[in-house]
Amino acid sequence: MGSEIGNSTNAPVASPASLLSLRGLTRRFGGLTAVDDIDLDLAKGELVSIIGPNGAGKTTLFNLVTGLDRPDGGAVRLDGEPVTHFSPEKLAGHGIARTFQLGRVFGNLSVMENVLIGAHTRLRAVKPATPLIGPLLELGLALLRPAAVRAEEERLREEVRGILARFGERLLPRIDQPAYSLSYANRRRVEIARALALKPRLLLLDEPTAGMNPTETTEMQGLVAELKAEGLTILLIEHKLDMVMRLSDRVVVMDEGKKIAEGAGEDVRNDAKVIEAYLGHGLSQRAADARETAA
Ligand SMILES: Nc1ncnc2c1ncn2[C@@H]1O[C@H](COP(=O)(O)OP(=O)(O)OP(=O)(O)O)[C@@H](O)[C@H]1O
Repeated sequence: MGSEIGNSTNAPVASPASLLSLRGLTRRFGGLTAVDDIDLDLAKGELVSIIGPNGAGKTTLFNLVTGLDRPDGGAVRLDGEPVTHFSPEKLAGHGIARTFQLGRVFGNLSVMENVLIGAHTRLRAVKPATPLIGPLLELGLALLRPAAVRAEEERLREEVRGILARFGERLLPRIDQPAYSLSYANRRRVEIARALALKPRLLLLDEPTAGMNPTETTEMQGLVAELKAEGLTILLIEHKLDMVMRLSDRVVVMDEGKKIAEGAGEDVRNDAKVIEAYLGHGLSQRAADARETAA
């Protein structure tokens, strides 16, 4: 377990105010423990960043929280409810949304369609109240109630336009263009828009500014700051430490699967173990920046 910097509480059980609570989360790949006994609490409205050298286990941790991978040990709770082995779809239904390090959009779908996918978990008119009845009834309802479905879809399209407006003129003018025709940065924005369309309670952002230039990075930082100001709870993986320092309520440092430090940004930045972990992996901030610029 990592040291707590400027924070003496490290409770063994989930605090009642936690939206997300991880206890002893562990994932092994053969002889490698990619995530090693991680405890983490995220209070509602908090923005916590996870930093650490390449291969530290950050993305694997995200995969465990979002159901893309199954832990070998430990527990995940969302708002006090155990959700450890839930599927990604079920977790999305519970309000967990994420973006991916390398960006994942459907190239042949338009910007609008890509973002609508995020809203799908919230469709009411075509969704039966009991999940047991499943997709067949969903289809039946869609056929029987086209007016309600159309009305709901139009409402969602309006919502999507509102979400896209958050990105200024980056996406709105391209709303009907296929995602494959977009720039890399715009594809990443579409992915974030899709995550927002889910109206998440918890948003996990995996290197949202990877491959972005300084102007684009500043814009993305502004958007994340806005989301935080609106009360969204955010878990952020980011290599750009300046951004991490500006945005985070708390920073967690991972190295070789373990949490090696946790606390306020500046304290963590100056922590001897953290400096050693970065230098030990040959990854100074300058090297990280160079990597991002080159991406
Ligand atoms: N599916 C897998 N099978 C085997 N090993 C894996 C798998 N996924 C991740 N790993 C290994 O687990 C370790 C942690 O990887 P992970 O991608 O979580 O690190 P990271 O901190 O996100 O790194 P980066 O900053 O480079 O994205 C690495 O050594 C990686 O090679």
